[in-house]
Amino acid sequence: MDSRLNILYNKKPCYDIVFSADFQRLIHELKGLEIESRRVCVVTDSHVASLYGDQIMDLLEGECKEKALFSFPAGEENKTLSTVKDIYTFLIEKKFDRKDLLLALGGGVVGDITGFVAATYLRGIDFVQIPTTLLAQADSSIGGKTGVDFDGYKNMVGAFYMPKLVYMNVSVLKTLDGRQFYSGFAEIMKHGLIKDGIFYEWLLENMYEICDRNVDIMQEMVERSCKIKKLVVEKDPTEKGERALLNFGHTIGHAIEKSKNFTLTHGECVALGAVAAAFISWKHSWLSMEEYYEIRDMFVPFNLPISIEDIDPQEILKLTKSDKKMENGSIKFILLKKVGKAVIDRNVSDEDILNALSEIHYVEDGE
Ligand SMILES: O=C(O)C(=O)C[C@@H](O)[C@H](O)[C@H](O)COP(=O)(O)O
Repeated sequence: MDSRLNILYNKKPCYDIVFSADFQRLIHELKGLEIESRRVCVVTDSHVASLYGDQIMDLLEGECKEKALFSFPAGEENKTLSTVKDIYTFLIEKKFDRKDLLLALGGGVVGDITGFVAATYLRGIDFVQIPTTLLAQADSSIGGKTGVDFDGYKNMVGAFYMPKLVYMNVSVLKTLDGRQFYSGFAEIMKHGLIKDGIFYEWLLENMYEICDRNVDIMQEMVERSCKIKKLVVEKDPTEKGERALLNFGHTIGHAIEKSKNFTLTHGECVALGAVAAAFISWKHSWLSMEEYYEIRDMFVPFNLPISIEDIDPQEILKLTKSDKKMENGSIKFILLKKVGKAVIDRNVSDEDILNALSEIHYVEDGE
């Protein structure tokens, strides 16, 4: 069943999220943005282009002034300024002006890059998010964080820039590659852990239906996840304070992502970072041992790692300190006071981090 949610920005209605089980309503929604008088460029990656590129281009036929599709090679390694430059060149060649529109069709990488191009091309043109992965639907397409990685550092260059619409076809998740599906689950679980213990319990209870990808359950899960994110980003759209809670699992997660040269998915790294942060929360006596183990073990049925081989803890510690979350020389670490309530803690020591890294560092017997 189609439903929608409006996101406020500075307390005013800003954009709608439409939840649907197909792409049929997309053109109707885009008509609300007057596409008949605009050029529309679909920005996507090589993988999503082969799955949905033709379908979206067919839907646009005769509905807008002119249509174009730009596709770049899939993968986090292409979330760079070089891809941004290629998109600018394409838009200039196609004579896109400020009244035109970009559609970001794909996962988090496509959404982040397209949003960044939209924020900067001609000092800002409109864009729409059409997220096609669980991670993008439940998390990254909402809240206006856009950007690229720089020199291997995650999301180092970017802008807060709001889409005009987010259109989610939840049924695309049915055929999403398993690793990508589970990667998104890490962010959903994060939402429960930081803000909503009841949602966390619901995820525990519905674990098997989620793994079976029942469309109704997936829609409910994505909608509930988006509602949690809505509450956080509406209060603090540009991360002056509380929005940093959404970084639970990311401080160590981003460091692992970089140290492993982006060979693990973002969600896999967030799961490892979340286990480490939950471990520190237990050591601070905020979580009980049972709660810590329950959180850790909940990642397992979703094929998410809870330990990792071949890491250099000192390197991860160093990378953790070069993440964007440093402020006046201390790390803004996100910990759990209890399940459903996260806090920003600036007193996490190097020793706390190294202990947490040894908890998630898998070392074979005899090594
Ligand atoms: O929207 C946010 O705010 C988030 O922190 C969501 C995160 O899950 C997401 O990965 C985000 O891109 C990380 O933000 P960053 O500022 O740490 O790069």
